[in-house]
Amino acid sequence: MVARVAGVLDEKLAEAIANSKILVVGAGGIGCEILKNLVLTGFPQIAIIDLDTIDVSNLNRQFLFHKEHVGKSKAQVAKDSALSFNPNVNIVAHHDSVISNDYGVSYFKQFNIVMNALDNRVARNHVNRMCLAANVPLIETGTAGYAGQVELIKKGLTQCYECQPKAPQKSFPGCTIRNTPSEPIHCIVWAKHLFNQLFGEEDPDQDVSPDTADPEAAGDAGASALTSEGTATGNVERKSTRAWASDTDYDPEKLFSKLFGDDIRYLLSMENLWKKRRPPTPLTWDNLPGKDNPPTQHTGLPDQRVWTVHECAQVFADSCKVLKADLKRRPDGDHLVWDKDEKSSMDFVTACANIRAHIFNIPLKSRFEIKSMAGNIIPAIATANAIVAGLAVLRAQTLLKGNIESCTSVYLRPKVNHRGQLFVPERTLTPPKPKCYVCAPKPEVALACNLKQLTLKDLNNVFKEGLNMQAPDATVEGKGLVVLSSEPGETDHNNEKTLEEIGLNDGCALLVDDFLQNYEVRVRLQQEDDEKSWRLVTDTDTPMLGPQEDKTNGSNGAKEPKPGPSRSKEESDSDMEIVEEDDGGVTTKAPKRRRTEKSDTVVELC
Ligand SMILES: Nc1ncnc2c1ncn2[C@@H]1O[C@H](COP(=O)(O)OP(=O)(O)OP(=O)(O)O)[C@@H](O)[C@H]1O
Ligand SMILES: [Zn+2]
Repeated sequence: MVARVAGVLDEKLAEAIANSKILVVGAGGIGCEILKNLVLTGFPQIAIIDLDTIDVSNLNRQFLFHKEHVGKSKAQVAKDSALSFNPNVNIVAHHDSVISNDYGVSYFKQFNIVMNALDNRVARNHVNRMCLAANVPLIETGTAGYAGQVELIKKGLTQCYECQPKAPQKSFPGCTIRNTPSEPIHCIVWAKHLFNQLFGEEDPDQDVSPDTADPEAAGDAGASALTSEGTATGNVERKSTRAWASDTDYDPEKLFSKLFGDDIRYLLSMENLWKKRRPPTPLTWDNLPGKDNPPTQHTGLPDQRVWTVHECAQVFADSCKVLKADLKRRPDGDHLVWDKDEKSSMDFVTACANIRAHIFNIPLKSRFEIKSMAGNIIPAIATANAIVAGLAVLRAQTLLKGNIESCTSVYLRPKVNHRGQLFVPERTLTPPKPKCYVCAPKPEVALACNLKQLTLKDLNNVFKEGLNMQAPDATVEGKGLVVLSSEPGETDHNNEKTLEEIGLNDGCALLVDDFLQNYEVRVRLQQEDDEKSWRLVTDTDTPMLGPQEDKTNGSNGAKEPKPGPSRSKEESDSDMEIVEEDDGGVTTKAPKRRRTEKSDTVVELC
């Protein structure tokens, strides 16, 4: 097959391919397809990096993997399978994260082209910066359901991955999640947070107990609860949920009574909350709806049947038992990581979300539906991945032929448009945004914050969450004074001090750099007395980046105001914002287009 393709390609291209070296980042849905295409086209030198192992759920579309490979390294198995198509290719497989010191600028420089087949912004941002630093062209790919896109990123010639603000992540106020859920997704987010509080990485921003600071409850927060049964038993005290659960040895009945009985009674005592809302109904373990009635007949798949509340409680008890045992098997201080494909984790979230939904009079959902919402899944479509991977490799060939100007972005549409097009190419390359805080010649950004309140620890978060840095170092411009060091321990003693206390004031500029990413940005401090958190302002016409509060699923996506029409992950991509021209090409006016991106659900603090 390879020989035949070699005969088809013109000589110049065949020679360029023969001398090329390609890096593929990600060996998932698109990565497997790209690797297969490269190997069959005769690309002789390929490196592939993927940090993950093969899951059963990958097998339906990641066709380089089979049942016997489950649990094995994606990169390694992808290499072995691809070699079976063409043993003459030199493939180097790395079972590793691309965000590692091992893959620095000099590593990237050895490649003619880097091809991204990733599923999260953190890694995409990182590879974007590495390719800019190494001045290597990057072909960025993505699909969302039936839609997809392929885009060339080349320093100085095109926009970079971070030139355009991303679609905002769907966010909910923390008090909605903790006190007044009104949609299934609120209960699902709460259940995922509960999982982390009990078994995962504890995060104070993921508190699941009633939020007494809810501004809506102002004044009456829990006043009458002080005399309630819950407080009498000590169950609603401000004690870590994990510590309390551990004291009860994760007794499901006690956990249930606190979470779905005492805490709900406490919420009821915040009377202001229920003046215009239907109040929740606390549950008791021994008297659960559905106990005496068998589940209704259901003809679909088991996962598509909605469980009764009684069944949910049983699943809650069973999954708690398994998760507790899993946690206990780990070394002290270690924790579980929520995974939609792990049975007990998914059972736990389904059961808890539905029990809470019942309490708040919200429709219950099937395990299947909750999995889709909790995992933020837009179904991955094998054919969309295959098409995008095919387009990506065609773009790689165009690049190797030296026709970089022809490497415009291509969009795969979910449906043919009125001109009968399924693939819509841009007419020209999209130039870099002059004030991009990543690819501008001298990147600069303003940090609006209250210097009297923002601590050094917060500043570190600003750089990591807002500027997508991995290991930031900051010095005061003109003074060279080190304010923040990525070296463990070096500036930790100042962590709790405010920026004002460490001598930073309005108008001061910091030079912030990330050695790993070869990236430096000048950050101007801007005092704002009313600012409770922080905002990064990139330039006058660019939206501001603010803090994010949830970092699940590896997506970092700083929370951004809507640049234009934006949709949540749950919404369809079928109306991608592409301005089509009469000649069949497209132009996109920043920031009209949305990248196909897996995003996460974010919870905002009240
Ligand atoms: N930092 C990283 N370094 C290397 N590989 C990464 C990194 N982040 C993500 N990946 C890989 O990128 C691939 C993306 O593929 P894909 O979108 O098909 O996701 P998946 O995890 O295989 O499937 P799904 O999320 O739909 O279950 C995954 O194999 C994932 O392991
Ligand atoms: Zn840029």
